[in-house]
Amino acid sequence: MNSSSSPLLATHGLCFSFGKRPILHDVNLRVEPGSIYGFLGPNGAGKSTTMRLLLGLLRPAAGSVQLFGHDLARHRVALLGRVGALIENPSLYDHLTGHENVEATRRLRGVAAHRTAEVLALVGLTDNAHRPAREYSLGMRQRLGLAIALLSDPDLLLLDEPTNGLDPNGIIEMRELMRRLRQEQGKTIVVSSHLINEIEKVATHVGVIQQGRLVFQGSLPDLQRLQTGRTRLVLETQDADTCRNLLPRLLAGATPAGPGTLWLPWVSREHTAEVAAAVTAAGLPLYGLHLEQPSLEDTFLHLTEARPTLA
Ligand SMILES: Nc1ncnc2c1ncn2[C@@H]1O[C@H](COP(=O)(O)OP(=O)(O)OP(=O)(O)O)[C@@H](O)[C@H]1O
Repeated sequence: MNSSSSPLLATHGLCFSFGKRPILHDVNLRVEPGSIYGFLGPNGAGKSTTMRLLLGLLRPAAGSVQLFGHDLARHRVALLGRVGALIENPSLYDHLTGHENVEATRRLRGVAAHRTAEVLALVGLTDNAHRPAREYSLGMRQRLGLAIALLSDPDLLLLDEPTNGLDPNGIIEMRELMRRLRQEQGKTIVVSSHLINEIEKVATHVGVIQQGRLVFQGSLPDLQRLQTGRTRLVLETQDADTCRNLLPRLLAGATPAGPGTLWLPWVSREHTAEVAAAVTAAGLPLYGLHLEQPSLEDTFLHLTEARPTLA
C-alpha cells in the first residue's frame, strides 16, 4: 500500500466493547483516496461495529477515527457531511415512488433540486423512478438507498454488506455501480462483505478482520501474492508415514493429507526434482507429484483461522 500519500480514512488503535465484552482490538485501518477497500470478515467479526464507529454512531473505548485527515470526534458534523452510507437495508417509504423517496430526503437535507434526477441516473433507476418502492426488487432498493446516500455528493461511501441477499444479477449491478462510482465520480468506497470471491472482483485494497482484529491489510495483489506463497507440492505414494520416515530431512516440512498423500511447501523446481528422485531411490512408489495453488478463498479462510500476524 502506498504509505506516502495521506489516507482518506484511518483508524488508530480503535477498540470497542459492548458492555464488558471486547469486540474490536487495536484496529488500524488505512483507506487510500480513490480506492475500493474491501472490508472482509466472517459473520460476527466486527465489520458492522467498525462501520458504525466510522460513522460516529458508536463511541470507541480507545483509539480514534480520522476522516479526510481530521479527527472525527472533534469535527463530526463537518466530516460526516462528506460521507455517504448504506448500512443494512435502506429505510424507504414503500408507498412512495423511487423519485419521491429521494425527494423526501433531498428536501430534508436542503440539497439542490437537480440532484434527484442525477443520483437516480447514477444508480440506473431513471426508468423505474416513478414506480412505488414496494414494487422494487431488493437490488433496486439497495440502489435507491445508495442514490439517497449520494445526494450530497460525498467523497467517501461506506457500504455495509450491500450485496447481502441479492440475486446474481443484483450482485453484478451493485458491483458495476461501485466501479462506476469510483472511476467516473472519483468516489472512495469502503465495502464490507464475508465473501472474498465477491470482494476480489471489485476491490483495489483489502482489510481482513477476524474476531475484532485486523489480520491482513494491503492491496489486492498483496493478498494474491500471499496466496501464491501458499502453493504446495502434493506427493502421492503408497504410505505417507513410511515415506516421511525414510526421508526425514527432505520431508521435514511435509503434512500428511491422506494415507498416501503428503503436502509440502513449494520451494523450487530443483527441490521438486530432488523429492522425486529421493522417493524413487528409497524404493517407494511415486504415484504423483504436482503443484496445487490454493484459491483466494482458501487463503482468506486460512487468514481468518490463523492467529493474527500479518496486519
Ligand atoms: N448491540 C450489541 N450488543 C452486544 N453485542 C453485539 C451488539 N451488536 C453486535 N454485537 C456483537 O459484536 C460482534 C461483532 O458484530 P458485528 O455485527 O460488528 O459483526 P459483523 O462482522 O458485521 O458480522 P455480521 O456480518 O454477522 O453482521 C458479534 O459478536 C456480535 O454478536
